[in-house]
Amino acid sequence: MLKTAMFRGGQLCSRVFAVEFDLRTEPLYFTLSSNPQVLHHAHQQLFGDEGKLFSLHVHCDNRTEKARTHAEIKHKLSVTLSRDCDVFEASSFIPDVKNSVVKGFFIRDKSTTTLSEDMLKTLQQSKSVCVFSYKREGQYCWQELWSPVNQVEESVRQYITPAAAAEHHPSTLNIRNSDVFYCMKEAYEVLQECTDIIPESKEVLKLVDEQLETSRGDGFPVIVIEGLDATGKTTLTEALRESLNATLLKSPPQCLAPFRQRFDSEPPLIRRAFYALGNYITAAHIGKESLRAPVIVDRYWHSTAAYAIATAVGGRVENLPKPGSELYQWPEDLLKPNLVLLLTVSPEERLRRLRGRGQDKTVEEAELEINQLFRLKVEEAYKRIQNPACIIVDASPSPQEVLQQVQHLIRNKMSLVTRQDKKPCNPSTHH
Ligand SMILES: Nc1ncnc2c1ncn2[C@@H]1O[C@H](COP(=O)(O)OP(=O)(O)OP(=O)(O)O)[C@@H](O)[C@H]1O
Ligand SMILES: Nc1ccn([C@@H]2O[C@H](COP(=O)(O)O)[C@@H](O)[C@H]2O)c(=O)n1
Repeated sequence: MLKTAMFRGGQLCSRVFAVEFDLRTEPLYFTLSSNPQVLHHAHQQLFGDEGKLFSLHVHCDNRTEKARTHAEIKHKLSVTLSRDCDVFEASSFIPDVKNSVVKGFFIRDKSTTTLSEDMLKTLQQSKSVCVFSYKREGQYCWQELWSPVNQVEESVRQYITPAAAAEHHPSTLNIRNSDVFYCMKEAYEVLQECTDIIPESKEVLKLVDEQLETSRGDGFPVIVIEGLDATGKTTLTEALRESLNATLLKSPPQCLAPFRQRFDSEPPLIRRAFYALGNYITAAHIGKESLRAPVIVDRYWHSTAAYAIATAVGGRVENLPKPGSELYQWPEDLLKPNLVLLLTVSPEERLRRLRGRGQDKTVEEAELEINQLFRLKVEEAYKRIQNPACIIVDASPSPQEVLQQVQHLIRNKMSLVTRQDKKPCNPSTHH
């Protein structure tokens, strides 16, 4: 079978290619046609006169292998290619068709070296990588299957044809069960598929199996505190534990701490499945603990989904799945909290707090600092999650004032008595 079979057989023409040329603007979209098409001004910038142009796409049936191959190539491209080489995220997709995205990269090599060709030659030997090259001819540009020795399997010339943006940004098409999981089984299966390559997966699955007995009856209230890093979650959750005589839990739970670094270094599919399973373990703890006292949870599903969506979606906030999208719906089988509070502070105040804390920043935190777009997308995704939606809390005042504000909210929303009232009461008896 031809390596490019997935692009052929009538599918190639219906596919749209998207190149994330400039993250602040829309991707450049194009389709392919057998007739020459004059390029638009924007497309001329990408397919302009300078440099050698290639794209490569990763396609294989095994999703964990595909995700890891994509991540490995991304790493190789970033460490190997010269400075005169631009690498853009690129994808091919069928407009508005879920799970149709094939991820890859677009390379514009203005260097005089053969580094990119050497690397592509090696990559092309893998059956899951497909490389195209692009050639210019006056105002036209065409794509063909690339071969280092000009022995292409099928040298069909397809002209670049500018295309309009689809209704749904391509990066939203594959989110379900690749970045965000909506039932435990889906996340569980991802880790099951990785047990050979990531032995820690077995230990994580064992922990999940051991925890899953609990269901939640008419217990005490469960209050989740969410927010970007350094918005004051730890400070507030500790204070709430004290004042409400509550149990404090976190997601991911402590029992997953030894595995976190390992899964953080994996591509999104595997990393997000790990955090999804963490929520189910925390849910089991909530089920037990909420029979005894109110439960405060530091991060839960809102964090898992908001960070995953914001990372998966390229470019601007407008590219996020639209409000009301099914992608913001709470998983059908995950214990729901009674109240979710989202702490927000201005970007300046957040940076002040991050610096004041003087800790090492994780890669994602560092990214947040430099990447205003990403921060905006995480916050917006938090706000779009439904059932339960979060209540926004201005966390810029002093810790004491934020605590009072939140206690007030909890009292109003939950009829929950605080420690000053001596003992916590079960809100279910007040309903
Ligand atoms: N209301 C507040 N006013 C001023 N400083 C605050 C306030 N709340 C927390 N801080 C300070 O901001 C820093 C970050 O707070 P905290 O660790 O509670 O945030 P966080 O949301 O838990 O962060 P992370 O998610 O990264 O763990 C700490 O140095 C803390 O003392
Ligand atoms: N329920 C959760 C909690 C966290 N994450 C991911 O972890 C990162 C933030 O965690 P901190 O310990 O630094 O607060 C963030 O990148 C999330 O991707 C998650 O997915 N689900």
